[in-house]
Amino acid sequence: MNLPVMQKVLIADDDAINRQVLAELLKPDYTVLLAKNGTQALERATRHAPDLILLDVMMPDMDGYEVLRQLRADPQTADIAVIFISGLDRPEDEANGLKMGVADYIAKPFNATVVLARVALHLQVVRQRRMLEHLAHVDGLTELANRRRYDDVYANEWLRTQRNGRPLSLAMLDIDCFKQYNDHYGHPAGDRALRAVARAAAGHMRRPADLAARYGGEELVLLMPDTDAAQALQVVQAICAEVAQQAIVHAASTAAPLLTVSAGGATLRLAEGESANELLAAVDSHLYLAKQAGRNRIVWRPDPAPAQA
Ligand SMILES: Nc1nc2c(ncn2[C@@H]2O[C@H](COP(=O)(O)OP(=O)(O)OP(=O)(O)O)[C@@H](O)[C@H]2O)c(=O)[nH]1
Repeated sequence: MNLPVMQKVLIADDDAINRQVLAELLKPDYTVLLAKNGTQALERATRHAPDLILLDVMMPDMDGYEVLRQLRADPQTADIAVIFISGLDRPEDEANGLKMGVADYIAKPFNATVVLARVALHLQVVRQRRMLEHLAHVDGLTELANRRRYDDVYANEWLRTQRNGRPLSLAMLDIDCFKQYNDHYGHPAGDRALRAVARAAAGHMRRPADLAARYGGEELVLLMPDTDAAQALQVVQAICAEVAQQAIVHAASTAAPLLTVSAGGATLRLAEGESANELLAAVDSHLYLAKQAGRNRIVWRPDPAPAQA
């Protein structure tokens, strides 16, 4: 998993001296962002997705409570860890902050060593949470997204397509005669072959919104938002070509002497009101047709216009 080397901390405080002291303290270990009021804090939080916000409670235009409320109300910033820094040091102020879901509460005047230790502790928690989230979304064998992750992303992308009217393409890839491969070469070799196919698929998911996931068993699903039929077919052809290039010998296959894949694909019929389930069913039936027709091929709908040279 690629975690950024330096975690990002946003310091939101209307007092320039406080901002400077905290920034100097944190700069050696973290990427530091600064905001001098609540509005800037919200803007920087949305734009830079910091790992932690040190948030002054008492600010003139918008106090820390309101900033926190708005952070939590926006899905993009809702999960950012926040530490309140406040001149209010009554226990009920601290309790209020903690009840609102801040990770910690530091009273002013603060002690530099304690601030550093608390920041380090909470950033460690953030790292661990990210790691767990990552593990919950990834298939252990292929390191592709798992089925759960795919289901979530597909539902969101389908909704997005309804809103923006952009094309959405979906494909399913299935290794040919994989049972025979396992029987002939053994399960560990089967696992290696599956990983090789997954690598080929992942390598061709080049746009940020593209997603290759393990759908189940030896079946992979490729989600390509904002991609029309001709472009998506090209991607799947490139993946199949790469699998062929890897030249994994499959002596027990009825399709070819090498390991091959079959694929079914479709591009959403948005104008006809096709549902997410209907698109998936179409893709599945095209995969079935590809298998029926002899395997080692792609069946796509609609038949895309020949790609531009
Ligand atoms: N090694 C390995 N095999 C798996 C894994 N997941 C599923 N399989 C095997 O994949 C095989 C799928 O068999 P079938 O559904 O009959 O498909 P197939 O033999 O590929 O036949 P066609 O798809 O019709 O070409 C089964 O033998 C499963 O045990 C896995 O993670 N590792």
